[in-house]
Amino acid sequence: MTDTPTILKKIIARKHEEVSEAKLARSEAALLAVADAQPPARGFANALIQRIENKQNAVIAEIKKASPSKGVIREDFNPEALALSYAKGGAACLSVLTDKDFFQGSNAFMQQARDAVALPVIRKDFMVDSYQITQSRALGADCVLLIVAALEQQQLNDLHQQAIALGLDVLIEVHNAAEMEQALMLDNPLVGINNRNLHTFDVSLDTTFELLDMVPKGRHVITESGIFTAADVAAMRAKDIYGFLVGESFMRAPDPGEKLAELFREAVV
Ligand SMILES: O=C(O)c1ccccc1NCC(=O)[C@H](O)[C@H](O)COP(=O)(O)O
Repeated sequence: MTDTPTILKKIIARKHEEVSEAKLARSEAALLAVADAQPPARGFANALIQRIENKQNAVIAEIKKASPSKGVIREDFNPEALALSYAKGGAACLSVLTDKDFFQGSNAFMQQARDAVALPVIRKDFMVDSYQITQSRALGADCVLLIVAALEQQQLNDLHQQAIALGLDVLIEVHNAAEMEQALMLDNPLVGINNRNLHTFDVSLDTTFELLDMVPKGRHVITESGIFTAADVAAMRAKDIYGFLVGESFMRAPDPGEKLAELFREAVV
C-alpha cells in the first residue's frame, strides 16, 4: 500500500466495519449463490474499448449525490431518471456510487439505475474484502473499481482474480507512478487515472498527462475526475485519450445527459 491519505484511511476503516456487519446479516456463501444466479454481466470494458479503438469518446457517466470534497452535489436525485438521461446523452457506461457514509450513495441506487437502461454499470465503492466483490456480482454490477492506494499488491491480485472469475470487469485506479507500476502487474485492459489528489482533494488533469507515457499498448486509459469543459475533453483527445469518467460536471447540470452530449459533442476534433 502506498502512503494512504487521511480521507481514504477513514473510508477504508469504515469499509472493514461495514463488511463485518454485512457478514453477520448474510454469509459470503449465501451471497455467492445469488451471484451465481445472475445473468451474464453486460460487458463494461468492451463497451468502452470499442469506442476508444475508434477514437470515439467513451464516457462513464457517474451518478453521485454527494462527495467528501464537495458535500451535496445534487439535491434532485433520482437514479432511474439520471440513468435514462445519461443513456439519451450518449454515455457508454454508468458509474454509481454505492458508499453511504461518505457519498450518500446506496446499493439500491445502482440497481435502480441498471434496471432503467441497457448500459453496463460499475459499482463505485471502496473494495477491501472478497465479500464486497461477491456482493457486487450479487447486486447485478457489471464492473468493480479497485483502487491501488487502498490495497496491498497481494490483495489487489486476489480481488482482481476473484472479480474476473465471477464474470465482472475491473477498473484499476491509480494516482501516481508507483501505483501505475502496481496496476500494470495485473493483466487488465482498463486503467483509470484519477486526477483528484486524495490528500488535498486538489484536481489536476496533469496527473493523467504525466502518467500516460507509462501505459503500454493494449491498455486503455480512463481519465477520472475534474473534467468540466470542452477544452478539458479536447486536451485529452489531443493526447489520444478517449475514455472519461465524469461526475460532478454532469450532476450539477439541470439535465445531466444533455450536459454530457453538449460537452462531448463540442469537443470532437
Ligand atoms: O469525489 C471525492 O471527493 C472523492 C474523495 C475521496 C475519494 C474519492 C472521491 N471521488 C471518487 C471519484 O473517483 C469521482 O467521483 C469520479 O472520478 C468523478 O469525479 P468528478 O467528475 O470530479 O466528480
